[in-house]
Amino acid sequence: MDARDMGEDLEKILLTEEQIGTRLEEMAALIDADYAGRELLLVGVLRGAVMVMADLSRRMHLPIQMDWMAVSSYGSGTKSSGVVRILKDLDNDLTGRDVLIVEDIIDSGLTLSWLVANLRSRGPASVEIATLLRKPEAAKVDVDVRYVGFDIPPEFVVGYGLDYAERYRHLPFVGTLAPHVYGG
Ligand SMILES: O=P(O)(O)OC[C@H]1O[C@H](OP(=O)(O)OP(=O)(O)O)[C@H](O)[C@@H]1O
Ligand SMILES: Nc1nc2[nH]cnc2c(=O)[nH]1
Ligand SMILES: [Mg+2]
Repeated sequence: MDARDMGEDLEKILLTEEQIGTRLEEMAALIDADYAGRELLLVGVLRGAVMVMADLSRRMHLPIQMDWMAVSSYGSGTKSSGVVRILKDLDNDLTGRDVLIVEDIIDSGLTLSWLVANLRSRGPASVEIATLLRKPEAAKVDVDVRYVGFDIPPEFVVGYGLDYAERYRHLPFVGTLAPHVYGG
């Protein structure tokens, strides 16, 4: 799959597959160092974080376990509704665990601020966040993000797990859509 397969839907590529891979390698090394000697529970936020989880975890050397949570605040549009719903809860008990939430993007920060509070209430030893992308809005919300891949401009992006109406998740890069796609 490359940019040409998107026809005229793609406006530009923001991050190439290679740039993403290089940054995930750096993030994995940081996480390995920070949690040395401990066992980490990675919590992926379905569905956007699937690619990041797969590619970040494969670059880590710590003993890890994986669990998944499905929450949704966006529906099929490009604006957060602000209402977070649990569609699938974790299978693991978090008591005493070191938890690292793995996300594709922090935009308004609403999803993560809600999720961190929810997971912290379950008695874990620690809860931190690793996200591939962060938009400027996120800085306004009180969420402490320990690992950030890239700070990006406030544009709606797709690819590498991120969808628009469920399309484009499988693109190996992150790009922006042409305005005609979403009626802009
Ligand atoms: O910081 P926020 O403004 O809350 O937005 C970030 C969240 O929005 C997207 O998920 P979405 O709810 O669209 O579901 P998906 O992961 O299944 O695509 C994205 O994957 C993040 O989880
Ligand atoms: N696809 C996509 N989903 C998001 N959810 C929050 N921000 C974004 C974004 O820029 N793109
Ligand atoms: Mg998501």
